[in-house]
Formats: sequence, structure tokens, C-alpha cells
Amino acid sequence: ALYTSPEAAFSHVSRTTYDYVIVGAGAAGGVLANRLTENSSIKVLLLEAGSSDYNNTNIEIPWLAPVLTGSTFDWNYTTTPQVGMNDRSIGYARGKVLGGSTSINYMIYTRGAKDDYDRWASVTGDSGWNWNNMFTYLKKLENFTNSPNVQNASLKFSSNLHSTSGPVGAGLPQVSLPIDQIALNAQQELSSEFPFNQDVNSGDMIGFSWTPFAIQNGARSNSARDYIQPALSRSNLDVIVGAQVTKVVKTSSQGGVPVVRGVQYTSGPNKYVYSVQASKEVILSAGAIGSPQILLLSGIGPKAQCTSHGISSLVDLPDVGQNMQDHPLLTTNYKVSSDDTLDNLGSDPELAAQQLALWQNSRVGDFTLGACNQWAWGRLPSNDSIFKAVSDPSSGSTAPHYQLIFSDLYIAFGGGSLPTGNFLTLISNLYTPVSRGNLTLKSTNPFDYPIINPGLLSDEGGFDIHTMREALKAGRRFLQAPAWDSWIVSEYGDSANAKTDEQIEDFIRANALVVNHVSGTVGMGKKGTTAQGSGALNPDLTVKGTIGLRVVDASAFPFVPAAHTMIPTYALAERAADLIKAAHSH
Ligand SMILES: Cc1cc2nc3c(=O)[nH]c(=O)nc-3n(C[C@H](O)[C@H](O)[C@H](O)COP(=O)(O)OP(=O)(O)OC[C@H]3O[C@@H](n4cnc5c(N)ncnc54)[C@H](O)[C@@H]3O)c2cc1C
Repeated sequence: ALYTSPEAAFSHVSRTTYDYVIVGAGAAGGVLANRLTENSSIKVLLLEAGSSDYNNTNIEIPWLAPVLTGSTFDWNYTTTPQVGMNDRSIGYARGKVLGGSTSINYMIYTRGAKDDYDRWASVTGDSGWNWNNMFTYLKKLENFTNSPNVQNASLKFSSNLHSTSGPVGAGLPQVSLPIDQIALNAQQELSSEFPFNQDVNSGDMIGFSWTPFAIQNGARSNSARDYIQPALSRSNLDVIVGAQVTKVVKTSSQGGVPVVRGVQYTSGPNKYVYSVQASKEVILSAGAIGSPQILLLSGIGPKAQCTSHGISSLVDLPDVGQNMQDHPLLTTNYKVSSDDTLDNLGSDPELAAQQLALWQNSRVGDFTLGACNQWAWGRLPSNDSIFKAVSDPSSGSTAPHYQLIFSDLYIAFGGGSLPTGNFLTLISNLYTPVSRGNLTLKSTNPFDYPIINPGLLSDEGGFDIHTMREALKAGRRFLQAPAWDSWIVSEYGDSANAKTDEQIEDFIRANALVVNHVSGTVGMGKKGTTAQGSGALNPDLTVKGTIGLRVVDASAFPFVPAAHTMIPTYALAERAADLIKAAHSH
């Protein structure tokens, strides 16, 4: 059943024994709530701080994704001043609603590179994280729907790599744009630098390809719609929304090791704090900000940090809150000569109303689109000068150092007023950051946001700024292909004046934002040792030094994949569900 508050759930919860309590109903929490309740004798409680409003129109309509950032569905975090970005603090979005960040994200559907999964396997010593094994989960979770509106689909993805029987809707852009063919022509003209890749989700991401989305039948696919809602009719699943977990609690100990099967939660500051216990496990899936914050509030983390706040240390776990990673992002804009771009949806209310009606009536039209139809993923050349000073942080040749997105309109994630006219936007992003940041407690008040420092563009060797710069230059080369002559007039705005490497780097430090793929803050490592840098989680995602407690979400990634992180999180949680079932099968 779904309860709208801890108060509404109280009499039921107090009479129920749960096998598992899952904290957070985002990408990972949704998977677990569904998979663990497949066995009707297992009782699960899912606690979510946000609301149940995942059917909100703004969430469902893909084209409206940008309005969700900064809305009531966003935690609205802010980073500390970023030294690598001229001391700017930037907004840091995270979903706060059933579905978590899958309900507010941009729905881009990437599995990640083969080498990224193989690296997880080698750093944890668990071959179960390798590509071959994870590929079974990447297929298990997927429902690739090839819409009849998609032309030449076989040139845009390889059907043999995909599944049509999983819960997560996936598909290709349904509307062809004039720039699609131009970009294909440009790819042909520059095919040695930008080879055509038929399917970015084959495990080898490199090259120019079509963009898959977690969009099905024209609407957003998220973990609420695909995993939680189908399980809500099961009598063994209870979901409470508006329930913020404030800490996990030691319930006993076994051989001197704390058993952590207690959870405290509340509907708001100064409201009654409820307690619940799991008979088997507590699973934190509160995301890469929420999960480490809860652990630190519970005394599980760096001892000095916990005690400095007057929290008694339960487990001294130096890596909790460390190893934070994200992908820096840069937008640059181009004036185009055509008057047929998606800018018109913003400037022409009549057109927008028409497209909205199309979407409402039959789930077709421009409102089914995401940020781009095509993109390219690239690597620095192996003789790039940076490799004399810095060893390659990528996991291998299938993993891109950077991403180039080609969008058919003016985009500026930082806000500000939109210029009138028609544009193309190049979004050039770094995918193999060397920089690491961290999360620390601001206070013991669970409603105080933690101190979030992703450390963007801060690495000493300068790999990250170098690669951001080279990504922008690669994007410019692509857009200078002859095919674009009839479309692009010129680069527009301040970036047009950034010509030398130094000017480009200055522009990046002054303007870069982030793709919102925060990861790694409770990373997994080799089994056992809790020494700094060896990971906070065992390879099976149990929290080191505890019994009965796991973390299953993007916090667990030891390295952020060189990809958008929703599908890797789903896949991690799918495998985690099997690990949890196996651990309690006797
Ligand atoms: C604006 C934006 C755009 C993005 N675009 C893309 C994209 O296009 N493609 C892609 O692949 N990825 C994208 N991502 C990233 C992707 O959505 C995340 O990597 C993924 O959802 C992480 O899953 P998770 O389970 O770790 O956390 P989340 O999905 O964030 O879920 C965590 C859940 O826990 C809840 N929670 C947190 N703290 C508590 C607490 N104390 N008590 C109870 N509940 C709590 C939260 O409310 C949330 O529901 C984007 C993210 C954002 C924010």
C-alpha cells in the first residue's frame, strides 16, 4: 500500500514485521522494492522523503524536463564554491519524489562502457561486476520499444543487443529534425575523427551515434512508473512518502560487530520521529548525497568528523562521503540561418499549444523529444601532450573521455534570458574526471543540507580542464564540417571570443556547470579492509564493519562510468537484488 505520510502509516507499520527497509525511492530503491517483493512471503517497507506525485504532467512530458530542476521535485542542493570554477557555487539537482532523480532527469539512456564495468570488477575483486555479467542485467531491465514514428531504426540501434521484456522503457527519438541529416553528412565528411557507431549501448561508446532515451510511448519512463507502481498492488510492499530518514540505528551486535537494522524517520523538522526495524536488512538507496549523509548522522563514517559533531562513532569508515565524482558540462551556442528549430517551441505560443495538444491526444510530436537526437563520444588521441604528465584516467578504449551533444535550440542551463532567433547548442562534457570531491556534515540536524564539494575541475595535473578544452575544440571541428555551411552562421555569445587555449580554459572555468551524475560517495572496494581509499562497501554492497546494512545506489560506484548514470544505477540495483536474495535464501 502507499501511505502519504508517516502519520497515516503509523498504525499499520507498528503492527508489521518487515524483512527489508529500503530508504529512498529513486533509481535503485525502485528496483529493489520491486524485485524483493517478487517473493510474496517477503515484506518490504520503502521510505521516500519526497511526494508521490510522479504522474505530474511536467514529469511525464519529456520536453518539459528542464522545468523540473529547481521545482518542488528537486532537493535544490548547492555546491560549495568550486575552486576549479572561479569559486562559483552551482545548483546541484536531485529528485525528491517517487522515482527520485529518474523523475526529474533528462532521460538519456546509456549503459556505459564495457571497460567501466570491467574496472569495477577489478577494483572490487568481484568478477560479477564485469561487463559480461552486468550485460545480463542491462538486458533484464530493458524494454526497448521501437516506435513506428522512427525512420530507419535499424541504422540507429542494433536490435540483437536489446531486450523488449524488461520494465524500463527505452527508445529512439520519434521526431526527425532538419539537423539530423546535416549532422550525418558532417559525420561522413569527418569520419576518421567521428566514426559512425550504430549503437552507443553496445559496450563500446566511441563515435557519432543516435541518442536513446528512457522514453516510451512518448512519455518519461522512471523508476516510479516502471518498478514501483507495478509492485504497489502486492500486499507485501508498503511505501511511505513524505518520510525522511534521519539515521540508521544499531539494534544489537554479533561478535563485536554492530548489527544496524533500525531506521528512524519523520515527516519534517520538529515532528515525531518514528522507528522501524528490519528483520533481515536495511538498505540505503537515498542517492549519492542522501546515503552518505544518513551514514554520517548515524556515526558510520570518518570518526573525527562524527565526533566533532558530537555524534558517537559506531564504525570508523574513512571513505564515507569521500571520492565524490561528477561530469562537468559546458554549453556554447551557435546562430543558425534556418527558422525551423526547436527554439520556436519557446518563442511561438501557438506552436507550443499545438504540440502540447498533440502530445496530450496521442503522445506524439515535439513534446516527446529529449535534449538531442544525436551526439558523439570521443577520446583524446593517445599522443595527446597531457598523457606525458597524467596517466589516462579512463578505464579503457571503449570509454569516452568526452561527450558532444548537438541540440536544435538555444540551451543555457545556468538560466538567464533567452535571445530571440534560431540556434544550435553544442554541449561538451568531460566523462573521465580525475578530480574528486567530498561530502561532509554541516550539523547534526538531518534537515540541514550537508556540505557538498564535488571538486569540479580541481585536479592538480590539470587533466580535467585540458580535456574540457579539447572537447570544446573537437565540437567546434565537427561543426566546421562543410555540411554545416548552409545551417550555421557563427558561434554566438562570449564563447565566440575564446580562441586561444588559455581563453578557452578561462571561459570554461567561468561558465562550466555539471551533468548531475554525482557518484562514488560510499564506494565499493575489495572485501574487508576499511583503510582510507579501500572503499566503504564490500563488493556485495554491505557496509564494511556492520551487519544488516547495505548501500545500493550511485554512491556505490568506485568510479563514475563514462556515461549517463541512471542505467548503470538500475543495473547495479538489479544485481544487488539478486545478491540480497542469495544472501537470505538459506
Ligand atoms: C537534473 C538531472 C538530470 C539528469 N539527467 C540524466 C540523464 O539524462 N540520463 C541519466 O542516465 N542520468 C541522468 N541523471 C542522473 C540519474 O538520474 C542518477 O544518476 C540516478 O537517478 C541515481 O540514482 P540513485 O538511486 O542513486 O538516486 P536517486 O534517483 O536520486 O534517488 C534517491 C532517492 O532517495 C530519496 N532520499 C534522499 N534522502 C532521503 C532520506 N533521508 N530519507 C528518505 N528518502 C531520501 C530521494 O528523495 C530520492 O527519491 C540526471 C540527474 C539529474 C538530477
